[in-house]
Amino acid sequence: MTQLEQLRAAMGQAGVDALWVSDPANVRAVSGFSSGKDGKVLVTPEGAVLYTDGRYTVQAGEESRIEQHIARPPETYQDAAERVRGARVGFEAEHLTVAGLEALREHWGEADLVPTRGLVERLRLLKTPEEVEAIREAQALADRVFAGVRPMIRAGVRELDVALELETGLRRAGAEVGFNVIVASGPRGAMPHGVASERVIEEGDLVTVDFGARVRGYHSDMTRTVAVGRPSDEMRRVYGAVLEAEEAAVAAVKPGVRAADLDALARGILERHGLAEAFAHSLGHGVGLNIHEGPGLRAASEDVLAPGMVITVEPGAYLPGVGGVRIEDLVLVTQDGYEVLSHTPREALPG
Ligand SMILES: CSCC[C@H](N)C(=O)N1CCC[C@H]1C(=O)N[C@@H](C)C(=O)O
Repeated sequence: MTQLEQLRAAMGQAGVDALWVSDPANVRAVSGFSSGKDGKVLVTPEGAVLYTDGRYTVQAGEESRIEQHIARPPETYQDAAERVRGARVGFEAEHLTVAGLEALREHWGEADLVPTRGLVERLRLLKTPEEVEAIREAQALADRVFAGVRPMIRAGVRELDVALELETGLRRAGAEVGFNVIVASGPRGAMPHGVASERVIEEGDLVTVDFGARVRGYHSDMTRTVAVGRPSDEMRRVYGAVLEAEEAAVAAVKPGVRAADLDALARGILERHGLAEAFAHSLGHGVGLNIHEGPGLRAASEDVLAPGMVITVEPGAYLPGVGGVRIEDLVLVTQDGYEVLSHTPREALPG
């Protein structure tokens, strides 16, 4: 079944004849058009149309796998209205703005508008070989860039300068920067999303570096926590606990495992080390056109791992006022287990 056929099957199950796709990553997934934020897609039983404007005529012609209609609102809605007359049309309840819904109501008086959730996202859970290849390339490039930057993570260097080197390295290698680079040293390590600041790295710090590349729209994601000199005994203990949780969770990845159980496995290990409260986020997430997508590796998740999923495994422990540790690998779920796509060695703390 092609991806569009799978989407139509999902639309059928959701009770809609057509689907108005407005989320940028979903627009890209369905059409191939890389400026998803400047486009919308209408999927009908007969076809699928990408709507974008005159700035993208050439780009849409080159990239889109589906018919293109170059127009701006209100012409966009008027053209689509002809195609959805009398139909039950799904819209993406999690993504369409209130103004966007009002515009649909105004122009599609003869259609029945139905909220839907996750129809395209569910298809994106399983990556095609081409998608896996893009993610693999992005991670390989990130590994190479990290190896070049690793020696500069030392006392006297600003977090911002480490981030800048990583960003420049990614750009020079032909990738985009996947998200704001996290470089959180010393006490700043207690912030899971501590993007690089002007803080100067000090002797004895642990430094959490979390960054990713984007290649052909697909992300990589990896975190290493690096010791500068000899960290305190407390932080060395925390590092050991997080490493144990990460290695155990990666080793447990295989098809059929519930994402919630994987999260519980890592959380249980950290709990045994007295760090349950310190693990302030989920174990991981899917990675693809978005840095965060399904499956969610968290307690409330109903996702079950399946071959073709690309996930992160990233337990962490954060002690406010003291510091933090996170270790993250990017993992492909295979037919019989897993393949770790991130090849940067996990750090061994100095003795
Ligand atoms: C701003 S993108 C951050 C990428 C990073 N590797 C990441 O996903 N992190 C960093 C710490 C927590 C984790 C995260 O944000 N997890 C989300 C899915 C959550 O809600 O737990």
